[in-house]
Amino acid sequence: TKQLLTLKDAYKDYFKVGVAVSPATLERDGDLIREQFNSLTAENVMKPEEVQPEQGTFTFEQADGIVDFAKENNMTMRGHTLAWHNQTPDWMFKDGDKPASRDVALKHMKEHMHAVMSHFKSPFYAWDVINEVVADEGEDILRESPWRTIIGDDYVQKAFEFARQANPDVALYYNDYNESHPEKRDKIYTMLKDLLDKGTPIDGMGLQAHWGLEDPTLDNIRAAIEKYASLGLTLQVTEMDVSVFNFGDKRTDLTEPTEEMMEKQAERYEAFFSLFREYSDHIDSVTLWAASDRYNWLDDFPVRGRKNWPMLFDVNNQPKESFKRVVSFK
Ligand SMILES: Oc1ccccc1CN[C@@H]1C=C[C@@H](O)[C@H](O)[C@H]1O
Repeated sequence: TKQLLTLKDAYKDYFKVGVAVSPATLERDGDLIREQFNSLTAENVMKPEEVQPEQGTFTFEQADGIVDFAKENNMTMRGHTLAWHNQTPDWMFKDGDKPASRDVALKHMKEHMHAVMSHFKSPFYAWDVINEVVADEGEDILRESPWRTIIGDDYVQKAFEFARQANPDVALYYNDYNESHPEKRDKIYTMLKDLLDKGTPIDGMGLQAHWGLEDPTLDNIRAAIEKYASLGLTLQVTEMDVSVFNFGDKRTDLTEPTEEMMEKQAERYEAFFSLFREYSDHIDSVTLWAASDRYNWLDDFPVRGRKNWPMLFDVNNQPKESFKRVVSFK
């Protein structure tokens, strides 16, 4: 059979192809990861609670292992994530045992960013400065979060200013999910435009791309890419997976995906990467949120313990039809 190109080779003229990893998946799936990808993201171990669980206590060891793997295999890294309302330790919102004031919360955010960004320099090309600040529902653009409540609505602008001060040489990204749904897309756009009009140092928009077999439509993805790119931002697809279950489908009866699911998924991946190639002037990297179906976060979300099969390689790290469609293009 015709030898299939690897992801990184097939896309070397278009964009970097990355994968989210943990120390465990590097241990287990390292061969597949070094063969197929040229960019890494730490799925969890660079999140605020993982790197500074207590104020002044920095636990970088697990993340350093991922950075070492990247350096040993000539790979680049995107950092995830400097600020977020999830997986963030409570002390950041406190002043001792009292609630933090605006200034104390800003100090905690700034010090965290400076500590993390001075520890992780090479081979980072981008950082998610802040994750998921836009509300999914309601009139407000910003979701409720401790950062917003304590600091106020300018906390997003402050986050990017702190990050730029900490490292002027890395691309600063805003990252969000449901980014292609028109309503949320327009809120994200409005927020980014407002920040850019105020001179906020933002370089890129991260489309998490937690997509499915039906949603979002290709038209909505195209519209989102065009809308974000129209701000002069570079785009990255940051957390891509294609769930075999629609978001509201909580079925738990399957022990393996149906053939119909796998064919539909292959069609979707083929169409998504065709669109990415079309917009490759605007897209700097495409990162998959796991290496293979052996493990991915959707095995526990939105239904805990329910197996999913969202990736390009199967539970035995073998290429799926989805992979073949992605690397076989003219
Ligand atoms: O798709 C969603 C739906 C609701 C809330 C969050 C998300 C996505 N949230 C992402 C997913 C997994 C985490 O590991 C990432 O850090 C996070 O950015």
